Amino acid sequence: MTTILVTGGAGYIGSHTDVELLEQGYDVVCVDNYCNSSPKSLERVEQITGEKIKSYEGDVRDEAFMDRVFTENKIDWVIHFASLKSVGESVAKPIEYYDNNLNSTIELLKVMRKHNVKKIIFSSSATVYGTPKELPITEETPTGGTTNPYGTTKLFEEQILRDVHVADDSWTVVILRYFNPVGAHPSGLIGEDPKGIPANLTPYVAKVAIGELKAVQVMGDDYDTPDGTGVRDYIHVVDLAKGHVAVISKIDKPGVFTYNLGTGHGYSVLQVIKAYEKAAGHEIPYVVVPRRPGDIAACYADSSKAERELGWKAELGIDDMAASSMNWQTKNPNGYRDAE
Ligand SMILES: NC(=O)c1ccc[n+]([C@@H]2O[C@H](COP(=O)([O-])OP(=O)(O)OC[C@H]3O[C@@H](n4cnc5c(N)ncnc54)[C@H](O)[C@@H]3O)[C@@H](O)[C@H]2O)c1
Ligand SMILES: O=c1ccn([C@@H]2O[C@H](COP(=O)(O)OP(=O)(O)O[C@H]3O[C@H](CO)[C@H](O)[C@H](O)[C@H]3O)[C@@H](O)[C@H]2O)c(=O)[nH]1
Repeated sequence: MTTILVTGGAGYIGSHTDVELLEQGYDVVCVDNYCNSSPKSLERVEQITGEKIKSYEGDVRDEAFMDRVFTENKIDWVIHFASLKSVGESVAKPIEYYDNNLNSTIELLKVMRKHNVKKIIFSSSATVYGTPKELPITEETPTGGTTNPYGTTKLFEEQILRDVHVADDSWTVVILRYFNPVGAHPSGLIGEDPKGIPANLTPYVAKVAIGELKAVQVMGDDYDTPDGTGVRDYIHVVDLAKGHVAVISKIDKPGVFTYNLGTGHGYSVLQVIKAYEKAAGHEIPYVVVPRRPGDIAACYADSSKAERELGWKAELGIDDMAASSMNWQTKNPNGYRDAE
């Protein structure tokens, strides 16, 4: 039996990945301090899969706690999702972001080395490319020039991981650069549950669609894009979760492996609103407001390396993303708080 330690496994992408791992017969051990999630998500994962998750409540930066997790379980792979992830918040709280993200990764690597567990998948982000010099973005597109502390934590963490492999080439380091994860599991039992007013586009649109918020704020319609609004590579969270399973089933040798996980298609803000209107069955009001500082015009991936080497390809399109997101939002208007 292969056992996967999932840090941040109660979060949005973590919970969807737990489902895919359990459905493929892996054992899952979850570590989460629930600073941005609810243990309810793990109960829902068990409900979907009919399988059990061994879960620990604690902070990845807590050495004694993590040592206990590794002592009590024979871990084969680690998937490291645990991180703070809000771009805007990171500008206001750089110390908290550098502390949480860098120290959790460093502590995790120390405990892994101590217990001789040397296979890690790291959640990185398209944000490491800064303002991309070319589109679509390949893994060879230069990184750097990040525009906020969150992005910089991801850039630094990638470098730390590469350095660990330089020092000891028996490590398997897999860096996955996610584009824009959206949508929810088709059951409607797990999904994205942001605290307060959503900072990202799709949870905001979903809340306008159910009448909880008044109108989508389209942040800029004067970009150099077909309709003037920002273009992103939205990827269904279930496809993204499957990417992690593909890594574990395909990569069987040490090295550093970096993959973009996206669909290769860019959609504008107005196209996203249209897809949600179709899913909701009614119009969704929006207003155009000024650009958000730090935003880029367009960003989409070339994910052909993941297809070639992992046999992984995103299958679900923008309509599936919108429909599953609306399904989750309608069934859980207050997220996991409805289940508490
Ligand atoms: N959602 C996105 O748009 C996006 C895009 C690119 C990359 N990522 C990365 O993917 C990963 C997962 O993102 P998500 O959207 O699921 O976020 P999330 O906030 O839903 O999940 C992160 C989880 O980690 C936990 N956590 C944070 N710090 C911790 C710590 N020190 N110890 C223990 N648990 C801790 C949180 O409670 C949460 O459950 C993150 O590393 C994020 O930076 C996310
Ligand atoms: O209320 C909103 C929110 C966003 N947007 C626009 O919608 C697009 C997507 O914005 P998001 O905030 O949803 O996503 P970002 O592309 O800004 O960033 C997200 O994806 C990045 C990777 O591409 C990073 O991982 C980052 O952490 C994550 O928040 C952008 O054009 C933005 O200007 C709006 O018009 N209105």
